[in-house]
Amino acid sequence: MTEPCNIAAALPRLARQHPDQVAMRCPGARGRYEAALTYAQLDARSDAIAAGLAGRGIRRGTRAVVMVRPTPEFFLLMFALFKAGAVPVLVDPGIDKRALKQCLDEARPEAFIGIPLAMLAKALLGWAKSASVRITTGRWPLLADTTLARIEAEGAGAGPQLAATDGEDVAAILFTSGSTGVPKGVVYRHRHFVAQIAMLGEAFGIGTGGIDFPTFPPFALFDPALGLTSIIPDMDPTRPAKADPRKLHAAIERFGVTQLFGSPALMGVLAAHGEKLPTVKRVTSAGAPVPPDVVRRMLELLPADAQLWTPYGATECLPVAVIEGRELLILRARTEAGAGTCVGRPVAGNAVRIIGIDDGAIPDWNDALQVAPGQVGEITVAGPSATDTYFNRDAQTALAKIRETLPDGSTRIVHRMGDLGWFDGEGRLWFCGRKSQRVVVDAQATLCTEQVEPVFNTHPQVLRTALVGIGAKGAQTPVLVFELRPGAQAEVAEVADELRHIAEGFVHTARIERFLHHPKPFPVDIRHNAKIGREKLAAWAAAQPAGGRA
Ligand SMILES: Nc1ncnc2c1ncn2[C@@H]1O[C@H](COP(=O)(O)OP(=O)(O)OP(=O)(O)O)[C@@H](O)[C@H]1O
Repeated sequence: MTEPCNIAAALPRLARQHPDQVAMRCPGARGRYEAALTYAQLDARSDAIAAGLAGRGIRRGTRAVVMVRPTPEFFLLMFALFKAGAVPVLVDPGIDKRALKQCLDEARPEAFIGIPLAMLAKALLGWAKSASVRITTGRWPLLADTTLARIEAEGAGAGPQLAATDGEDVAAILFTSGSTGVPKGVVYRHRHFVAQIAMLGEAFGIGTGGIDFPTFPPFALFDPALGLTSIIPDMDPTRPAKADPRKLHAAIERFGVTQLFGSPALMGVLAAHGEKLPTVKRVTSAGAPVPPDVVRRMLELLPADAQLWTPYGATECLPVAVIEGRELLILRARTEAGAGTCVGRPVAGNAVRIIGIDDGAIPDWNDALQVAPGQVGEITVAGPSATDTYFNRDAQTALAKIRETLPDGSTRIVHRMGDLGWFDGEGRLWFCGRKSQRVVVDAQATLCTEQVEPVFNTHPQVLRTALVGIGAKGAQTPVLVFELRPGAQAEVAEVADELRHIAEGFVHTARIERFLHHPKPFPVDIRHNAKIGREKLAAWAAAQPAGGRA
């Protein structure tokens, strides 16, 4: 019998093959890792929950907001929803409260499943009023119709559950992190997840039996489909920059972790801590460029045969391209001379093409949209994991999707990444920054953040820099905002002068007119703590008195 196209379809198969293999271990309230779920338990219990949910009307196509921390309940529930063919809706809990309400309302969920705090917030703040079924993971059904434990009991003994989902069926709605505006709900179909797992498995050579340490919880959902054991880190997943490296190391050592995923901020934490990671064979980091010093340090901490990958992608389309840390370091000098950050070669199955920069919608693909080889433009992707729409956001969908008619008459969707980049002669893609964050000085000069900032990040006293534009696009004043390393001894005015001197060394950076010291750490995104909030910094820079040298 062929399996339905469903991310949960691998689970019953793996449960049959390796019933006693641990699927996941969670740290629990005191970080003791008492709770473990085997593949057999994850499969049987998610069956029971799926059957219980069906009894409450949550079945194929039902949208259900899930606000549960990465505990066993979260994974059981997610797999139950996938098995039921229901559509979990996930929003980053760390986002601004108004944006959160907007996302939850926009998703028009029929069910709301949350921890007691989320149930309270729902009641107080009027979240997701459309949800007629309310389930809590708490012990008592406070502000809810029932508890998850009761749902599981109601479905006990119902046997295997797996909806006959089609690849086109909606599998989940995952909101972007909203680093450049209000988060958008990305519609994932089952075929997107299935393709993503195959692409990740192949790109990184992931085989069954590895021990994974996913510091970004939704990624842990891929582990059971890849036959891995997940060790859920003892940290606040919304604050990777604040994770305690000793706790991370303790778990990595205790369970013999072989691979880990973390944002560049988490890499920074591990690199600064400086303890070897002898069991780890594969590290992946995405969300923003990983600073070269962090890549170098991480490679020193890993065994000689380990690999450090920085996949490039977005909520809408992942993975797009990949590069390994050693190649990245070889290309460092080019990054520091203004080429951008190399994100590697496209993953098999993706057609990655660069089109001319345009802020408007492009309804139909046309080969003439492409720029000449080697030129910077917007990165587009057509491929099995490129999603085709945002939920309930037609305007955003129109701005991000292009319909392409292929020679055989069939059509496909081309996703616009909203990122700028170019291809080198060896087929490697270079990331130059977000399209919306480019600085357009005049008709001749457009500056890309990722081609400017690394040039200045070479200054020994500087931790980070951000290129921002003041004024209307087309007549913007380019400003370089800089953050000093903690404990830096330098005079701010002196550093600004030195940055000005560096700027004169390159044609593109010579256009920068002002260098401003930002006295506090830069604002960063809530998901990865790594993307610089350049919109906020631009507003801050515009409010600084002109004429000051720094
Ligand atoms: N390896 C990488 N190197 C550089 N930048 C990366 C890498 N991986 C991802 N990115 C950046 O992260 C973006 C995707 O981020 P994500 O999907 O988390 O949400 P977001 O795009 O920040 O949210 P929003 O669209 O709401 O602003 C990519 O478009 C790219 O700009």
